[in-house]
Amino acid sequence: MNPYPTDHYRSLRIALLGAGSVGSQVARLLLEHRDELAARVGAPLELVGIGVRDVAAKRDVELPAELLTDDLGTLVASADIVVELLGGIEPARSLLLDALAAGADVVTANKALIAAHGPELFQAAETVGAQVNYEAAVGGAIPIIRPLEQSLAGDRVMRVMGIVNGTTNFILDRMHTEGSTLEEALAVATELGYAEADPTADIEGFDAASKATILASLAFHTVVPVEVVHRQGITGVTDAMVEQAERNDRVLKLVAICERLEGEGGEAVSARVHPVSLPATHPLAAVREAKNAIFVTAESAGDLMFYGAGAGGPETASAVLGDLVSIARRHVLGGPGAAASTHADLPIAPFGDVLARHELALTVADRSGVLAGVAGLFAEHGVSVESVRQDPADGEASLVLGTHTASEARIAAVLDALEAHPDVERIDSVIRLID
Ligand SMILES: NC(=O)c1ccc[n+]([C@@H]2O[C@H](COP(=O)([O-])OP(=O)(O)OC[C@H]3O[C@@H](n4cnc5c(N)ncnc54)[C@H](O)[C@@H]3O)[C@@H](O)[C@H]2O)c1
Ligand SMILES: N[C@@H](CCO)C(=O)O
Ligand code: NA
Repeated sequence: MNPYPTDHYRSLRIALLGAGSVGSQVARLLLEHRDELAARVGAPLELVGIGVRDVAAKRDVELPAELLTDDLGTLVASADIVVELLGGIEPARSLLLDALAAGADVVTANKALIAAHGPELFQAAETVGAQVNYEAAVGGAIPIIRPLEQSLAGDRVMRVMGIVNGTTNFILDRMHTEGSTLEEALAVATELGYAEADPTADIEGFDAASKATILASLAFHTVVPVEVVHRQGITGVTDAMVEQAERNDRVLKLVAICERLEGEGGEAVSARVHPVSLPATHPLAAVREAKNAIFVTAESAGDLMFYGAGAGGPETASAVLGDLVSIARRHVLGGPGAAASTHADLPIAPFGDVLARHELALTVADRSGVLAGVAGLFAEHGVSVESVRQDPADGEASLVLGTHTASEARIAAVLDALEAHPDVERIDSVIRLID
């Protein structure tokens, strides 16, 4: 007996766009696991073409030459399902809009595109009853889109916090454990296929901000444009900050935080990306190398944690294949897929309303009265100081001040006042503390 009874349904035509770190792995898995995937779907998944820039280019993963084409437009027009793994906005956006207009479904790992043009793509899909799946866009292999979109659809998500960029986590981890420089660690992360084509997207926090947009939009049923995500990358993280964190049994991590805030005007939502200093015992501190972890706090479910490979070719291909099988089954079985919703339409809180504890390292003149003057600036702006440490050295002193919880607006005002203070030689670092 045929163990794969798929004859009753015609093949589904799959067009793959891009054969880089992720695309080449998706192609390999589609071809190697053809029979098993057909059994799961109930129909064969036929890879009809792979869109590349240069069909003659040398590749790490060998792909059948007859499938390669540089005519992506024609390839898209022939497909039931288009898998986009090019990255970037154009031509990915136009190709996917063309695919959707023709009634094809779409799978993508492109968080930059979903963050910037998700609503446009979802609308185009809804118009024709097609689907856009993007599990690989956040947390790579980790299931996080589907849990937010479906598993938690009946709950009220309060907060999502996580390490969502593998490259910067890898870099910070290497800075802590091996004393590597940012540049050295980035070169290794690029070699391992974690970094974006332009790694500025990783180290300046753009990639994490795209992911924060996607997470916040799903969690709060509200379009949270990427432009409103407060973003700070890791280029300002210095060896001294790493050492300072280690002296206090802490670890520096780049995190994305999405949460509901209760402001004067009622409920609002906030999404932001910046480095934080975490106690070494915090669960996120244990997230090493290029791994990702996302904490979700929901009203009824409580705390949930999702952990795993946030980057890497084969790992990310796993999520892409999962999306593909899910969409393909819908073709075979019929029925609409689950879609994201934006009905709540909550206001976006200004970054200044966000509350956090901060640790500031300053170099000040080593004279009597300086500490009192500096402390006075905090009091003047309503920021309460929790701890002070002073290390004298050659006429100047290094001051490390920890604050109680204060709004970002108040901290910004303190920083301005410190900049202008004659006894403050420089502000060496500012880091937000997480308990
Ligand atoms: N690498 C990862 O770990 C990872 C994880 C999650 C999501 N993603 C996302 O997956 C997508 C692909 O990432 P990647 O790491 O495989 O990138 P990559 O740079 O390795 O591969 C992209 C490929 O697309 C090709 N390409 C780009 N524009 C093209 C065009 N106009 N015509 C033909 N080919 C074109 C490039 O030549 C390259 O081979 C991106 O959106 C990325 O953000 C990557
Ligand atoms: N460049 C991304 C790939 C995964 O989205 C990262 O380092 O996390
Ligand atoms: Na994922």
